[in-house]
Amino acid sequence: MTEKEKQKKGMFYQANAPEVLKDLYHCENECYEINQIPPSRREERMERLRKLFGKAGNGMFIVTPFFCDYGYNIEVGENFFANTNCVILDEAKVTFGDNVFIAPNCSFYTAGHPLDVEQRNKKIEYALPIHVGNNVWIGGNVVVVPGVTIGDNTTIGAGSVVTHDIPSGVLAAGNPCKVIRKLEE
Ligand SMILES: CC(=O)SCCNC(=O)CCNC(=O)[C@H](O)C(C)(C)COP(=O)(O)OP(=O)(O)OC[C@H]1O[C@@H](n2cnc3c(N)ncnc32)[C@H](O)[C@@H]1OP(=O)(O)O
Repeated sequence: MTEKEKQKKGMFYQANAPEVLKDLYHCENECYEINQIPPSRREERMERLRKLFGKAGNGMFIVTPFFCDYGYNIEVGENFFANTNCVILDEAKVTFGDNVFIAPNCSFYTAGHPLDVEQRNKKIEYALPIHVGNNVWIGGNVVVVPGVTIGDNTTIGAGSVVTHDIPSGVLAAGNPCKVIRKLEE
């Protein structure tokens, strides 16, 4: 099995394998160029991001700087808005539903490393998908870790670290992020 195949299956893989680095370097360059496009050429910026992403719905707007690792693993629904400094480490799929609002400095990390020091130092990595539902507002400085799903119609408070799945229709916040109250019955 190739390292890329292992990555797709959520298994441990060599993060420094040439086949893994090739796409990463391509995307790094794309992000660099996109982040140089001035606000007066917003349409051009959005067009470049649309081409980079696996899927991009109508009404997508992303404030730069924006960073991701592959781009093609990101799928975005209608009316997606991400404020400045959004970081998506999309070694696995990261999917957003419709009407998702993301505040500044939010991070979505599908990638992780073993806690075992010897393995980690051999550049072993794994990646688990992240899913964000429809009509979700994510406050500023939120971190979402590998494998998490956030349900529809939910708000995540500023500064949260989302370590477990969060259900639909709730306000959740904190580190670790926990449900504070239901927003709908
Ligand atoms: C695209 C863009 O979004 S750009 C705009 C960027 N803006 C932001 O990021 C702001 C995000 N806003 C927040 O995080 C706010 O705190 C909100 C929206 C979650 C507050 O919602 P409210 O319904 O007003 O909640 P309320 O203030 O009543 O708080 C309820 C409880 O949750 C706690 N709480 C609220 N927000 C947070 C938070 N971010 N982290 C931890 N606890 C929180 C409160 O302290 C309170 O606890 P208590 O009952 O023990 O006092």
